[in-house]
Amino acid sequence: MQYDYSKNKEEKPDPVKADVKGTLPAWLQGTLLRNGPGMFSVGETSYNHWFDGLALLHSFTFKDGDVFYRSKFLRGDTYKCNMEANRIVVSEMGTMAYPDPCKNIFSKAFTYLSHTIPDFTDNCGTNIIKYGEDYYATSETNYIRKIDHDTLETYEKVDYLKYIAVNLVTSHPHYGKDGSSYNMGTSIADKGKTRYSIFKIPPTAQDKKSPSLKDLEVICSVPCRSLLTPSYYHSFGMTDNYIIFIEQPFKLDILKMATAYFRGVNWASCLNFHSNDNTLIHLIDRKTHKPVPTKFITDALVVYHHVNAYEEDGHVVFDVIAYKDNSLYDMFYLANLQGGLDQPKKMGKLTSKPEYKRFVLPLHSDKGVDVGSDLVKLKSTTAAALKEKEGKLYCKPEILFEGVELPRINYDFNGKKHRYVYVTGVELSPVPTKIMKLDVETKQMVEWSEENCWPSEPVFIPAPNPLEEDDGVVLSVVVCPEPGKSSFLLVQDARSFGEIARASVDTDIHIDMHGVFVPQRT
Ligand SMILES: CC1=C(/C=C/C(C)=C/C=C/C(C)=C/C=O)C(C)(C)CCC1
Ligand SMILES: [Fe+2]
Repeated sequence: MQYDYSKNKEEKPDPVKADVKGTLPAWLQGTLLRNGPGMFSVGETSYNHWFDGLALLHSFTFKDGDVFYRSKFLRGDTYKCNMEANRIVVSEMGTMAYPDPCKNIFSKAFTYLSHTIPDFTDNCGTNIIKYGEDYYATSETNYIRKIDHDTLETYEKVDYLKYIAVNLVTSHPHYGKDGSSYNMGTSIADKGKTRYSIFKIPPTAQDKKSPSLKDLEVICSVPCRSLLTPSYYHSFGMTDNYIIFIEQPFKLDILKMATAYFRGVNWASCLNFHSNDNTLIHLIDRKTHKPVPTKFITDALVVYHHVNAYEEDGHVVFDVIAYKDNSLYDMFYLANLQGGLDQPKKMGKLTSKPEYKRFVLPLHSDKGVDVGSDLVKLKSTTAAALKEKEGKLYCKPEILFEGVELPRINYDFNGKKHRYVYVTGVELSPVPTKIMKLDVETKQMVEWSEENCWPSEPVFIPAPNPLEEDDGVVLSVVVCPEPGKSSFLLVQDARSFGEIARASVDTDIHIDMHGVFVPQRT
């Protein structure tokens, strides 16, 4: 059976009641809010890349034993301009659009600002993030869109640049226990000062009127290793005392970007993987706001998703999903996604499988330690950090699993030593066919799959007053392209990974990217 990645999806703004089989826990009340691309052609024009598609929000609301589904396109300026012109007029990562007649809103588009950075898209289709009490649809540009998590309505466009000099910002922030959010972005506008900035947005003040971004505080700025080629990154790690930032040799070429529009190429062509370079791992002290002076390096890699990070006996341990090259992006060109499971030869292939890697950064001094010795003192891992010279350690990760992506943990364990990770299983094709629960202690895993079913990122929701890390449920959207079979929301007991309920909806559901669970206020 085949899922048509290029097909435009329809929105279902009115709630569709799902058919629930099994028993939902009574405490499971709230909304699973998800985001992903949903429209791939407008009029006669089409996007080239799956990530480019116009953002389609969708949600599953759990209310007193019932589940309701709905979906709605994000009504950003990009969506509106495209609809008005009946063609794609705003460029996305994989598609450069010409010209841009919607001058009233995108007046600055492609006229070079004094710094040669074009105005970016507000088609925020990657994730949903929370700043203060507000939810935003996000991509990786300087624009985010506030949304209503109940109705999926689109509210105002927020420009990070009003608050901090960042042109690119991740869609994977971290959250503190007090409701603070932490995120990071790159400033590429001022070529002499290309830098990465980590910032904090404190919880919403009592007077709820001011937007939470108004209180944004810069925690630390890290200069780029090479001013004209900052690293691309998609997420970062955070422990109680440190931020972990991987400056990988998958780089954005600013000069190429400045001329891309005239050269007729997309932004993605300005991203290059330099396999002969190394990777620099930055550890930023959250108290002093300064990078730790030790230089931690490792081989060239491409990381999109951090899994978790924590401190243990004078070390910082962090887990990531890593690739040996950047073939992941290429695989998601719509031309490479034709085919489907029954025609795998037609599909693009990953030339590097995702690997779950554990890195360990020793915090103790390397003074008096011989060159070549391993400074990692943890018994539980084979990850090493070999002294190269004074203040410089070469990190060798331990590979715990392979063929896994879209990692989620019990977020209460973020920054703490975790044992369980929920992931989708991927081989060398872009189609996730299973979800898994990984046990990083025993290195065992449990799988869930069903014929012709494509599950999305599994989201863990803790039970009230949990006794164990895996006390809760795992929610995954499962798309079934087979005619006559409904797509459904799968509810698993996180402990046993067994199905406890499924909420089937009699309507088309799209494959999505990321999302959050919004608990119902009690
Ligand atoms: C528009 C735009 C970008 C968008 C990137 C996006 C949308 C990335 C999504 C990545 C995902 C979903 C990865 C999953 O693992 C860039 C290249 C940052 C810079 C140029 C403008
Ligand atoms: Fe992501």
